[in-house]
Amino acid sequence: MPHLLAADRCWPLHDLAATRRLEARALAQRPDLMQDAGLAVAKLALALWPGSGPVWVACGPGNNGGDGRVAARLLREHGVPVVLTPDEPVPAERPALVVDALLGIGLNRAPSTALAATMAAVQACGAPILAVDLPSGLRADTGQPAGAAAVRADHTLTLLTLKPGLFTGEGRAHAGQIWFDDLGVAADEPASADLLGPLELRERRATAHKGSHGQVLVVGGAPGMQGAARLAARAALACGAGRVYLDLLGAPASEPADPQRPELMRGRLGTLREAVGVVGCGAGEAIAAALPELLARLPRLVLDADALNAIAADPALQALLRARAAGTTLLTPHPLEAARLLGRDTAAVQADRLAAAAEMAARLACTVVLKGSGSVVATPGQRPAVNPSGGPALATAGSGDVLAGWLGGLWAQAATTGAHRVACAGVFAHGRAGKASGVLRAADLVERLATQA
Ligand SMILES: NC(=O)C1=CN([C@@H]2O[C@H](COP(=O)(O)OP(=O)(O)OC[C@H]3O[C@@H](n4cnc5c(N)ncnc54)[C@H](OP(=O)(O)O)[C@@H]3O)[C@@H](O)[C@H]2O)[C@@H](O)CC1
Ligand SMILES: Nc1ncnc2c1ncn2[C@@H]1O[C@H](COP(=O)(O)OP(=O)(O)O)[C@@H](O)[C@H]1O
Repeated sequence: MPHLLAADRCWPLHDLAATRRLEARALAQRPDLMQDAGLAVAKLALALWPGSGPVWVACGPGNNGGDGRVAARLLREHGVPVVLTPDEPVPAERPALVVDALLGIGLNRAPSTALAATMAAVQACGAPILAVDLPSGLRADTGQPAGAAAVRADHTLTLLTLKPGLFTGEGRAHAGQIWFDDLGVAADEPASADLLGPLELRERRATAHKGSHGQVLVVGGAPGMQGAARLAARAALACGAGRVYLDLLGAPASEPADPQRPELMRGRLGTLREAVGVVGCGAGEAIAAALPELLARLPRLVLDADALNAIAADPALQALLRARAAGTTLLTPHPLEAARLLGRDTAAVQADRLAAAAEMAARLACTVVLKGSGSVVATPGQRPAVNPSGGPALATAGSGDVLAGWLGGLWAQAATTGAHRVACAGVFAHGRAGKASGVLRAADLVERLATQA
């Protein structure tokens, strides 16, 4: 029976190539696999059917359509009225439910005019949409539409494997609630990526003191942008770092670190050689001059915002970055910052977020969190991860500063942990705290992180 994908654990993701290998092996042993796929679709459709009104099963030319046809037959056997296209005319009245079985993993080009027209009719009919395997028109590996549009489903029942494209790029906006049925086939293929779940790196022993929990130095907050650095510092503090210091660029020594957070201290690199650096939040252009020393001296670094822009613009800084020890540097670009780092435009980054993150990680020899819906964590030599937590409540100024600070705070308390694991733990917790209706102001996000921790 299909089940709703649980968010309390990690899941393996399999790309198209791995899914095809798995499917071929499974079919060799179970040639009637499509009967089970169709049965899974029919069971979920029956559960979603309101009890009256026709179910429109929109079938395509391949096996995705085959799943739909099996489901349609089984639904009819259960007494559910079904309209099956293209064999029958598209229903004139609003159906009770639509099963989108037009295109699945066999999508290999922009939808033809005829299929695009059916996809548009499915979208326009006003009924809840259950997509089979993938919303039609969405690429399984990237989560991007292959043509002008992909179906926006309310539910997706994905079969055999979980595909990366359901969880990043446009995928989360198109898939709706994700259900999974492995059809009883063991996933004997290495995962292409991990779908993240909760991961706790912190431990507070009874004998702990503040020195046990590390130090964070936030460098940023040029005049007019001090809020960004303060949000990062507050997040590091909320995460449990033992001491958090702020180097507010260009501010007089008399300026308090944060008038609303007396726990925060002013500090500078000179005396804080063991701190985790969180560098770049609201830093402006001044950060470029400070970066060589920070890159050379601080043992662990989270680089965000203006630090990333400075690095993108300066090959000498890129060389310093590459020279750092493996596992000690974490970059948190949003898609525009990533585009600058890669020397291409944002659309090219978004077209394949997993590939873009991997390329940045390889070029700069560090861990990269490519932010946005379905953040991607990439590190040379490690399996990438995709984050399913969070949502549009985070699409507001300052939430990225909070992430950078939280990552720094986490790393301060897990000094021997590599950047990849810290990033995985941090982005999941940040997204989980950021799941809300409406908009979550960044300062409130810090408080939610503190209470969920
Ligand atoms: N095998 C099994 O037992 C199982 C299969 N399963 C199910 O099978 C699905 C995969 O089936 P699939 O490989 O047949 O691919 P599918 O998504 O139906 O599309 C291929 C067809 O679409 C066409 N086409 C492609 N792009 C197009 C475009 N842009 N515009 C127009 N046409 C386009 C393409 O045409 P062609 O390129 O050949 O001209 C071909 O006819 C998978 O997602 C899952 O639902 C699972 O349930 C497990 C059990
Ligand atoms: N729609 C969304 N779904 C999930 N996460 C989101 C969404 N929009 C934004 N986020 C997250 O919010 C944060 C925004 O970071 P960023 O763009 O750097 O903001 P800022 O620079 O204003 O702090 C990132 O962690 C990003 O992944």
